[in-house]
Amino acid sequence: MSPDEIIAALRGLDSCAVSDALDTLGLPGAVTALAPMWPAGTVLAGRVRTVTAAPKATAGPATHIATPLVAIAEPGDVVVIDNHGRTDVSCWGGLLAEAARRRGVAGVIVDGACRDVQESEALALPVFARAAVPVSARGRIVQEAMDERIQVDGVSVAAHDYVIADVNGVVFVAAGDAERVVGLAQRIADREARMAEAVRAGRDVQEVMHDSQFPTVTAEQR
Ligand SMILES: O=C([O-])CC(=O)C(=O)O
Ligand SMILES: [Mg+2]
Repeated sequence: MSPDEIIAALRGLDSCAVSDALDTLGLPGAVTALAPMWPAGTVLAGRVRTVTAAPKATAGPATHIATPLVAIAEPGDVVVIDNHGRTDVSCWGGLLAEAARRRGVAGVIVDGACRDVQESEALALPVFARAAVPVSARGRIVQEAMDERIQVDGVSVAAHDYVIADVNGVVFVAAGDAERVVGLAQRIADREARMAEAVRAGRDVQEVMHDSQFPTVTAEQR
């Protein structure tokens, strides 16, 4: 599968099916600390570009966090900012959202806080974070690195990995695992659709969800 095919396939899934596929394969990737900042009602899927944040160490003007990455971002990229879980300062705002939209950025994920949520919503730019706070990044944090490996709520994430995020939360998929994770997630989603159909048809939910029914999808099956 090409990267575009993987992203298209992820858009047809949801974060729960992908989390279940990772569980089945014994792989990390699901994040439990981040939530959508506004109700997009859609599935965000794309290619990860990373920003590593750090406290601003010296006095005087500095390049604003994430602007070097946003300036070179490509359509379909998802900006993922590692501010090490800090929620006392924002690292994403409305001006960044305007610039990101112009570059075709698909969404933003912050291990930390954001602000100007209404401005990202007006631009239909999905933003996932630990919190929204009014406190500016300016003068407080800077971009230490971009497209370096980062940690998001304990999950190791590299540039050009994949991410899927929706109302349930955020799941990362390592680039090298993406094809088998997507294939497995599609089979998991198919099984759930058949289970839902059985419930709709009036079958007892205890029976439908019993471990003996609708055999668990395993990695080996085709
Ligand atoms: O000052 C900041 O933290 C950045 C900001 O609000 C924006 O991008 O609009
Ligand atoms: Mg602002």
